[in-house]
Amino acid sequence: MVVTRKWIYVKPFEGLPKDENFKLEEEVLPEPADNEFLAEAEFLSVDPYMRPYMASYPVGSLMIGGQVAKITASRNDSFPVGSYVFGNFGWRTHTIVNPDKNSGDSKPYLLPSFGRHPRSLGVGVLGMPGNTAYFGFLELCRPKEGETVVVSGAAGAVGSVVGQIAKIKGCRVVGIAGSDEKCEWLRKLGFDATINYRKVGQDGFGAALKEAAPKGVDCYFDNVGGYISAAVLGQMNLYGRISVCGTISNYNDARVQVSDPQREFVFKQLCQEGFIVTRWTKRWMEGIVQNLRWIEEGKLSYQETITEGFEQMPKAFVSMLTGGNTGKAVVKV
Ligand SMILES: NC(=O)C1=CN([C@@H]2O[C@H](COP(=O)(O)OP(=O)(O)OC[C@H]3O[C@@H](n4cnc5c(N)ncnc54)[C@H](OP(=O)(O)O)[C@@H]3O)[C@@H](O)[C@H]2O)C=CC1
Ligand SMILES: CCCCC/C=C/C=O
Repeated sequence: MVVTRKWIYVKPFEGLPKDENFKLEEEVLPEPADNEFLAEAEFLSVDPYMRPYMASYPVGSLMIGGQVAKITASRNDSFPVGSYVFGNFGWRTHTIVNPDKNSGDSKPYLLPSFGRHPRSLGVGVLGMPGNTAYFGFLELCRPKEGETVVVSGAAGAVGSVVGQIAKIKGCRVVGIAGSDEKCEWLRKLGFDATINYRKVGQDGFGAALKEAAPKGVDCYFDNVGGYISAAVLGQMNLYGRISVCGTISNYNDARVQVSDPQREFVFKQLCQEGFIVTRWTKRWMEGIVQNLRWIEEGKLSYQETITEGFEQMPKAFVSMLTGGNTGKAVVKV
């Protein structure tokens, strides 16, 4: 008999998530039926999107999310016992999966070999966040050698990869992050300049950016929105490109008012586009293979902030939302 533990969303989020929003429950699972397999979670992801996305789920729903899991029983030849999968199974330790019943974007897939690198990268640089960086930056910013690229949320799972890809493409890269330690790590990764936005504050941000990007900004990869993005928009160059990936500065708060940016779009002929990474589902493995190749070539580094224990999922989630992670926030069961 297999008993799964699972985190249920029991109260709508208001502001930063709190203990009262979550409840840990247990459920006895049946044996896998024909075509099904049993997946035992090894690493679970905590990601910013879970905060806004849960607003469209009713209370009583399982918390959503991806995981790397081991197949421990199977009646599906394509998913043999002993292999590892990535799946959007939610915050649960064990899952009975029928891969054919998961639709399009959410289909589980066998984890490719990462060589000497840990399987946890399957929820990080070699999974959804890495692909967000790879496709969201290259396809929408279309960087050219010598251009200045600014990345907000730069020391996180997505931003740290975007900045390194920008360096691979020969750009000057400015990273914006929330602590001196994070900024130091970014400079070790090769970022040319960094801004600790918490230290310079909203009033000092424009001047700090001018110093870090004296030739203006050609590409902006936006993970945060709010006043940081308003200030970057004001320093864009002619024909600049802006890839809007996320707006974490307002996931827990009411939306902030920023001044009307439209003028910049007209007179600098800017191009801004938002995206959801699943747009590139058909090219998913291309992103993973290329990021792994860059890791193997020593051009792409990663860091993970690993929290031990499935019971710590809510804590790890809140910690990530408030800047407790450097690189990818992961929970190890
Ligand atoms: N469009 C898409 O398909 C996808 C979008 N995303 C988005 O990308 C962004 C980054 O995600 P991910 O890399 O997984 O997360 P991160 O690993 O970057 O973790 C979140 C980070 O956000 C920063 N942060 C929190 N509050 C603020 C704030 N008020 N202002 C600025 N920064 C803040 C914190 O770093 P710090 O210490 O620097 O403040 C924190 O560590 C998010 O907006 C997310 O929603 C992610 C995946 C897919
Ligand atoms: C299946 C996960 C998709 C995540 C998209 C994220 C959007 C914003 O954070």
